[in-house]
Amino acid sequence: MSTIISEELSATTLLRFATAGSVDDGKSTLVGRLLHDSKSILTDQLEAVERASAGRGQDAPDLALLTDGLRAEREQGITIDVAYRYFATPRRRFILADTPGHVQYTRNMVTGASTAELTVILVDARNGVVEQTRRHAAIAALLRVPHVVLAVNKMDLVEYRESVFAAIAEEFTAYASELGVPEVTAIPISALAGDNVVDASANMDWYGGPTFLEHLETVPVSHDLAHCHARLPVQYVIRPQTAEHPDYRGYAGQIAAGTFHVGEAVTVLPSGRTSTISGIDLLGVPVDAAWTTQSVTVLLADDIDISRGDLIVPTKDAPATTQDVEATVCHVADQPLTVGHRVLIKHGTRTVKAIVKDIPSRLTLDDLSLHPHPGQLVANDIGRVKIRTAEPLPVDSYADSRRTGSFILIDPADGTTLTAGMVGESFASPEPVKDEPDDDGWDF
Ligand SMILES: Nc1nc2c(ncn2[C@@H]2O[C@H](COP(=O)(O)OP(=O)(O)OP(=O)(O)O)[C@@H](O)[C@H]2O)c(=O)[nH]1
Repeated sequence: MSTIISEELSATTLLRFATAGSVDDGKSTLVGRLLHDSKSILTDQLEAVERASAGRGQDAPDLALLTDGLRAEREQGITIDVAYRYFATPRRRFILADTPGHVQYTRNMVTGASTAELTVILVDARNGVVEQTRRHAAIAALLRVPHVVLAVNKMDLVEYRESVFAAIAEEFTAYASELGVPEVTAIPISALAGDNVVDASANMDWYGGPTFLEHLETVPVSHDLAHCHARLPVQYVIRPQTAEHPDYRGYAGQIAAGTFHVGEAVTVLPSGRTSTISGIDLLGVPVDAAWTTQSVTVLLADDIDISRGDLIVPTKDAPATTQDVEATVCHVADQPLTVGHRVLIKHGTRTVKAIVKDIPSRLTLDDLSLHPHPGQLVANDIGRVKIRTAEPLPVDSYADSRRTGSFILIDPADGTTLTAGMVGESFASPEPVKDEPDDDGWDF
């Protein structure tokens, strides 16, 4: 099988998507309906739901119960509250990041959508586009989620009228395109009745588009593969030193972006040393090429010094390294982020000390206005930050590569995640200025 064909196949087998909606728009019902009608739930789960529904005197199974486990977790007050569900149809495998809809959960949507190829934004057909919908659209735009689905739910409560759907779809699409959302697919559904979720609705013959599941199964997800430069963050250096392979030295990790080929000239960052890929092992089998999300061991022609946390990149597409990172962040921790805050920045497999140098602005999602120099960011705030790192980092801009253009800030005291960041602009400094560090190692 040629590399191109197998890349396409691998790209179509898995879709990561996230859901967002206001309280009671019907997210749980939609997910339950999707799992039920696509026969993706286990029989014993369904029987449990049927028993529970019958126990409450309901005739039909209450599909929202299928996702009730998530609510229990939510009530325990877990900080970042995103539940991942895995399911599959014959055409595709899915990972769904299910995030709750309340205002205070912006951070959860950011967490869930940051790795998603597609975000489903639900609205109640009776209410149309509301403040929460606009926030969710803004977050999808910020995170550069390639595909947005507007699911106009509860169409049964507006007599399945086309005019209601068309007005909501038009208003949302106009707003989303102002934000720079590249693609919106609006689908009229009734999660409760099952219209257009898996099966086409007889109640809305005016709608000629795909059902919700058809869209999920067919939307192209090759975005990352096609557009990103190759990046391999090194997780382990493998040196078995057996009699059989005395010189074996491999660099193992999960490819974060793009494709690597045997014979390709590569650079190791931050050292800048160069070599050529002499072999790639995938699950112990030598291959000619490997791509995003595959866990591989790469062999190099030269014996150069590489350790965990280094980044292997094609020499022709090497990112600049910098100690000054400017980024858009979503603050997730309950303790605020302030100017002067000492943090750890985790980028790929590398973690280094850093200091928050400035917080130039905070973004208000409701009207997308910027507030200059807010002084601090509190939980769920989105803002711009300037960070100085103790060592040069090879960062991509998030616009070029969602994976290698993102990072998290960690509290050095207790290891909690403070902030999720997307590199907006990085200012390359080829000769990083490094003052002599103070004894405590926080002066850089
Ligand atoms: N008539 C009608 N009711 C619906 C539909 N979808 C959901 N509902 C009802 O709307 C209510 C809320 O649905 P949920 O699925 O629990 O909503 P949710 O968005 O998951 O709510 P949270 O988990 O609180 O965020 C329930 O009473 C559902 O039965 C629909 O398509 N039509």
